[in-house]
Amino acid sequence: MPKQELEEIRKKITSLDSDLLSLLATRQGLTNQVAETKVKNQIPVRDQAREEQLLIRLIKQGQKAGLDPHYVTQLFHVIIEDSVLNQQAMLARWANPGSEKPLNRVAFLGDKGSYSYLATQKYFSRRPGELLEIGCQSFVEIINKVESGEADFAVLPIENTSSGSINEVYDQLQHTRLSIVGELTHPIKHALLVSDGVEISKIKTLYAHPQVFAQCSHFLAELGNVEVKPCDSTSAAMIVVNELRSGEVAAIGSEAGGSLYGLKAIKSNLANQKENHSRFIVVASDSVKVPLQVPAKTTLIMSTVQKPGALVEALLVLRENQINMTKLESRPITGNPWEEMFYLDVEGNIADGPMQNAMEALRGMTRYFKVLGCYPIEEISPTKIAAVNALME
Ligand SMILES: C=C(O[C@@H]1C=C(C(=O)O)C=C[C@H]1O)C(=O)O
Repeated sequence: MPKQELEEIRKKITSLDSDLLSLLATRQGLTNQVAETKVKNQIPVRDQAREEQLLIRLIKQGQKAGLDPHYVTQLFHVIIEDSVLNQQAMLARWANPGSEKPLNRVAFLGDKGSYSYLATQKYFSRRPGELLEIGCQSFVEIINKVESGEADFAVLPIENTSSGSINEVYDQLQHTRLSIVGELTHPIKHALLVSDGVEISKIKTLYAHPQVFAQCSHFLAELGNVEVKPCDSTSAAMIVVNELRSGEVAAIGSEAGGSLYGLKAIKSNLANQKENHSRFIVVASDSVKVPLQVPAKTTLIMSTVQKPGALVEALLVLRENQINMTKLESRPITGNPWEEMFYLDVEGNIADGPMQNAMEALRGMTRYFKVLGCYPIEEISPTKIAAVNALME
């Protein structure tokens, strides 16, 4: 009987999938042991030469077994990324004894379903302790929650690959005494979310966060005569659409978020740019120590003296110390028209010699200088195997 035959094969697949999970868990245990030896012997967490060897061997072995090299590469990129992030998180915990808490109270923008909510879930899934989510309606409220001690952490979006920097967050950082303790990037996949049975041609009103409208401007132009209504967050938009129960309204947000409110995605990939990611920062009352074996990023803010070339001179300090700058942003200083505060992201650990030298020099030549935080770089760029195509031949 065909149905019975199908059941039999599926039973085997189910059992095999369980074995795969057990093997992955065993691999994770071994990579955690590797982390311990790296701490003892002061070895960097990432070893791309080892990753390259491993990938080449697996691609060849996979080919013999009839598996596509790209499939094998993608699969192991995910496995290695997870292993490196886990090791980094372990090392960070050991470098900051006493920082582990049974409960992490985290403030973020919106409610369940917002992109900040999804980013919060992702960041804390790798950290011990239970998560208490504190949804907020504005960036000021989020920062206040941590400053007042009602929350331990805040998760704030800082930039997006389509719409650029989030100025309001940069402006808040000028005034806070909190430190940046972490970062993460999260894919932003905008979908058109509606109640059951609603058709795209019937939509008259669209709810979303203003940043989302900016990121989906091409789609909005295509859609034509639809009224757009800004909301405080993507989850606020989902809540409105869910409550209105109308055949003429839709929200833009993530499919995963929409499903929490019973909304369906009738169109996906709405952003102008295909690669749409947001970078979030995690802030807390106390700064963290980043172990030297973990790649670190430091965020600095400074205002230069008002003379020609002052910013160039400050940047030359970075070059002299061979420090790579990954971002430079400027924002007006409130109350001082035409004066700018510069935000710099640089690769490096504040405990490192060259960073110490650079910071001392910058302190001496700027009007205002502050370290906003030093934190592990969370983005693990996959080790590329230039020879994948050659291996396929
Ligand atoms: C596990 C290790 O750490 C990292 C993770 C790897 C992996 O998951 O296979 C390989 C190399 C390192 O970048 C290791 O060094 O062996």
